[in-house]
Amino acid sequence: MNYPRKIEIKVPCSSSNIGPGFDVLGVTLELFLSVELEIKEKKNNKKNYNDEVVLTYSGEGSDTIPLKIEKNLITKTALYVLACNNISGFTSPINIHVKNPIPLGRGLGSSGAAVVAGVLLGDIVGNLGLKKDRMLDYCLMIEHHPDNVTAALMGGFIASYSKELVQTDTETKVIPHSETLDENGNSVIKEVPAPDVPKGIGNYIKLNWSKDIKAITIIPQFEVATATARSVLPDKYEKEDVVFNLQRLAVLTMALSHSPPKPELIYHAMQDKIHQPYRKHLIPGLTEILVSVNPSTHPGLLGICLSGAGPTILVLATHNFDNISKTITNVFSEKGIDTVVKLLEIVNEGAKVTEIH
Ligand SMILES: Nc1ncnc2c1ncn2[C@@H]1O[C@H](COP(=O)(O)OP(=O)(O)OP(=O)(O)O)[C@@H](O)[C@H]1O
Ligand SMILES: N[C@@H](CCO)C(=O)O
Repeated sequence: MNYPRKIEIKVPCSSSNIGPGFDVLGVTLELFLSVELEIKEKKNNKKNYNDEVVLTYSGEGSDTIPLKIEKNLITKTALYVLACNNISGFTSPINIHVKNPIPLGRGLGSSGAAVVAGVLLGDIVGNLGLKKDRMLDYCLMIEHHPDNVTAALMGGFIASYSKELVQTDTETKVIPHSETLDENGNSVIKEVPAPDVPKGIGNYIKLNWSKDIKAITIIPQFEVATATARSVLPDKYEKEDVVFNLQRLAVLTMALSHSPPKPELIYHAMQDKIHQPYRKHLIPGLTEILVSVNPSTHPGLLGICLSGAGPTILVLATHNFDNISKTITNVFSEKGIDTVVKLLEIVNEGAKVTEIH
């Protein structure tokens, strides 16, 4: 083996839910978290090399993301994966540079991408040879809803469910949990006890996505922590609302594969009664935005919804991108909210590791 070993981990961002598919659907978009590794040769036989890990970071969140390896979501996840495999920490000196273009807390799967990158990092450092299906189990111990992590790991348009965990599954080893609120309502990464990682937690199926359908993301310049956006959801739902979503979800999964896509079918199939109505007060303008564009007012538009837990708006469209975006950015702007618009292609490949020679 030649040292230093240079490796890049690349993980796509993702938009989840796609309207009615709350915690079920995810799609990967062409914005990639990159983690560059420079693994150096071991000089002596230390128990671990955690004191010789140099973590640097650039891009979104560079002023807030912690650089201590026990606190940073990527390295902390890697340490968890290593611990689960009875490895006490980093196995050699390493420089880790994170380049992150995925905005944090916006509904574009930044935490899912970070968790996936952390699991891949743990796998590389521990030389564990984990298969992607097994990696998904580790991801789901940390991020309990499968939609973002499954998309980020496997790529493309994907539906997933996770096996229900029993209490003993979460009882002995220390795991980082990506969605916890502190007493001030801030999102924190909190350690909760957990045991060996059960097998087969993550289950998924890749779905077809019509090549005609593009994603416009309208990204407001404020954050909504997923933990906050989940805390406003009810514990129980009315039967009519559940049926409403199930009907649309089943139709949507097939409707998005058709070429040419049928705007009226998709538009109505992207309506939701399970999460968006409860999140409206967290996102000023959401109610107006969801009714401000439709296939009749804006030809080319197929459907509109909250991306993940928000506040980003996801529009699926075939053309007329500027006109659709302008209507939505105007509503935000009337509320004093700046936005960034990105027209993103769907990517079919998930997280990838490349050895750089
Ligand atoms: N590249 C990263 N490195 C370290 N921590 C990260 C990184 N990306 C995200 N995080 C952590 O995840 C938090 C954001 O996660 P959160 O689940 O609230 O939103 P999101 O994942 O961007 O949106 P959504 O889950 O709705 O798609 C950040 O505040 C930070 O703590
Ligand atoms: N399905 C999740 C996605 C956010 O990570 C939610 O809407 O809360």
